[in-house]
Amino acid sequence: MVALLEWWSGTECTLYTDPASYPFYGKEDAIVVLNHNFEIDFLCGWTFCERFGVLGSSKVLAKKELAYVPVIGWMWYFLEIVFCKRKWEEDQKTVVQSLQRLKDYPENFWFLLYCEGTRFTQKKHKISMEVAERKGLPKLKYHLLPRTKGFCVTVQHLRGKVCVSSVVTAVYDSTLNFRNNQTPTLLGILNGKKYHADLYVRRIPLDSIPENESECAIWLHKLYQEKDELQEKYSVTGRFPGPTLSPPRRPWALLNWLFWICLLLFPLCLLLLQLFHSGSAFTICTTVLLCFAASLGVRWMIGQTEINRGSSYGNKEGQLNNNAQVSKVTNKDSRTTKTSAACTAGIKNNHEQFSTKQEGNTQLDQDTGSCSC
Ligand SMILES: CC/C=C\C/C=C\C/C=C\C/C=C\C/C=C\C/C=C\CCC(=O)SCCNC(=O)CCNC(=O)[C@H](O)C(C)(C)COP(=O)(O)OP(=O)(O)OC[C@H]1O[C@@H](n2cnc3c(N)ncnc32)[C@H](O)[C@@H]1OP(=O)(O)O
Ligand SMILES: CCCCCCCCCCCCCCCCCC(=O)OC[C@@H](O)COP(=O)(O)O
Repeated sequence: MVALLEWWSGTECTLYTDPASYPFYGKEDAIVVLNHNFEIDFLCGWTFCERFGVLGSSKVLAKKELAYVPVIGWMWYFLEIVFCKRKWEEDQKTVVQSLQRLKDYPENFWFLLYCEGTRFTQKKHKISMEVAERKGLPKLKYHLLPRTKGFCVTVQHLRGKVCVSSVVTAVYDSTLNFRNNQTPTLLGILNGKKYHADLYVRRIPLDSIPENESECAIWLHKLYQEKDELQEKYSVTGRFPGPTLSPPRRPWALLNWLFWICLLLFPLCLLLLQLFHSGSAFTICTTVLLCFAASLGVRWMIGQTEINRGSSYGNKEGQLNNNAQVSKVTNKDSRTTKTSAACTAGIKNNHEQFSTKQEGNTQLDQDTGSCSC
């Protein structure tokens, strides 16, 4: 996939980053936070992993559905990718277990978190900004409201411990964009279309991120507000601030690709030729059918990357009603108050009435939909 992006389509990837941070890339364990707007953002992520020598140890908190994608999903399963159902009550245990396993990982790894949890669409953005408004958070223009649980638990569990081999030392706040408002697709890449990606990376030492969960959540919301400002600058100027330091593409992905082509495709073509020369109508029909099924399968896999075939996560008005918790987070004069109210289905418009200064004081009546504090 990386060879397709770099060598087949010739897509260029420019990195904007602080020169002082550059020597750390690929030499330490890190959590990567990335915006989720593009169909091939994961592919650009892999390209940077390849260039910094951590492709094999690039991890991600991925939606469970991807584990079932033939070949790629199975490969991810064996690469210890962390899967989630995007329902915190069900995910908490498995995510924590997977993070604990990552601590023993013998090589430098990058753990990618798309904190928005799903790809940006206008509808998801609108709903997510309704949530932001209800929580008293500033609206974002280019991002969905980040989901904080995954980030906070990752920061907590991958934080430095003396007895383990892997210690995450930094968060890489990364923002990806494509030049000239390009909307790249995997089909475009397969058709050899060239894109130009710009990636801005800011290295934030993990020590500077609060350990406490609610403070960490506030920190993440603030980060996304800053990311939004950065996107605004990019949309005006067409570039990110600061110097560019692009690592060059390396030949390994291409060599790997050529090796597998020679090993697999050449004998496969010979086999197909033999089958067609066999003269048996049954054999030929079966072969054609198999090829057709395989191409449908590949098309289905490509479909997994397409935003308009994306999930309905964050898309449902009803999800707002069903959310057990609505929190109002305000940060004034360095004093922080977290106001939380438990709400049931059907009382979505009344959230504001059920705020209480003390978390956990809210009683919830599932049958009547009423709250008492
Ligand atoms: C030098 C170079 C540097 C960098 C190079 C860049 C990158 C390279 C790095 C690595 C590459 C590696 C791999 C790439 C390869 C492949 C990747 C491909 C695909 C995988 C991607 C995915 O699958 S993304 C989807 C799955 N992942 C995630 O969702 C992660 C983020 N989510 C979380 O962390 C979540 O917290 C969770 C999933 C763990 C749990 O979610 P849940 O929703 O159950 O809980 P939350 O509490 O977090 O959310 C509920 C709260 O959210 C509020 N909210 C906000 N918006 C909405 C909304 N629209 N509707 C309803 N509710 C919403 C809600 O109010 C809740 O608020 P509370 O206050 O009550 O908490
Ligand atoms: C030479 C011939 C080459 C043939 C190449 C065939 C390529 C087939 C490639 C299939 C790649 C499948 C990888 C899927 C990765 C998708 C990652 C992704 O972006 O997931 C989306 C989630 O984050 C959020 O999902 P939504 O909630 O937005 O929904």
